[in-house]
Formats: sequence, structure tokens, C-alpha cells
Amino acid sequence: MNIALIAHDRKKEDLVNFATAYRHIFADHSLFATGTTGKRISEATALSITRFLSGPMGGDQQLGALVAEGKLDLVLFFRDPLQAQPHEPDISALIRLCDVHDVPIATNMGTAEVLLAGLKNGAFDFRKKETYGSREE
Ligand SMILES: O=C(CO)COP(=O)(O)O
Repeated sequence: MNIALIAHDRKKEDLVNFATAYRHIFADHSLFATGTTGKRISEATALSITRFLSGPMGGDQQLGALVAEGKLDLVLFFRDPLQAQPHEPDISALIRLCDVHDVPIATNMGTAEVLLAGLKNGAFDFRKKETYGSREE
């Protein structure tokens, strides 16, 4: 599966800890991330991560483009609900595209825990069906 990892600044430590705890699972998948998040996680875990621009510079939009192209199966986005972001429209656009394309997205660690459990037990097999990620309308 192709998994995107994103965290706002005050949530980065949580995501680094999460990625460290589940390193053995993430190691079996292809990982993508916004710039600073990807740097922090790869430094902490030595996982191989394809990094895009930092979020405020367009990284959320780059990951959104992958969602639109059917190239992401799961998005783990630890958002900061207590701090306004200058690139809020980009964030909304990424979440919207996940909804458009039925891509599972966790915006907090609790949901991420559930989705990771699903990743282990085959709940993501639906992503292998041709109907997902190949919409043209
Ligand atoms: O701002 C972000 C997501 O909206 C994350 O970007 P960075 O990983 O570059 O900090």
C-alpha cells in the first residue's frame, strides 16, 4: 500500500512516535510525506520516505494530486486542531480529495490506530479493486 504521513508542527512528535511504534508495519509499505514531517520520521526511524514540499509550500497539494491519481491508499494526517494554518485551503483540499476518491484518512492518532490495525488484518484489500482510484468522471 502507498501511505502518506503528514503532521502539523505541534503534532510531529506524536507522528514520529507513532511511526516508531509501528515501524515494522510501515517498513512493508511505500511511504510518502510532506517535507518536514518526512525528514523527522526518516531521521527517527530510518524508514525510506518519498518527500514532497513542506505543507505551506504546496506539499499537501502534491499529496492531493497523488490521491486524485489513485496513487495513495491511506493518509495519516495528524492535524493541529488548536492552531490556524496559513495553508488551510490546501489542507481542506487534500481531505476533500480523500472523500472524493474514498481514500481512508486519519486526522488524529486514535483513528490512525484503528486504520493501522486494519492494514494488518486485510481491511485494505478493497483498495486493490479496480474501481478504486480509477475514476474518470
Ligand atoms: O503543513 C503540513 C501539513 O498541512 C505539514 O508540512 P511539513 O511536514 O512540511 O511540516
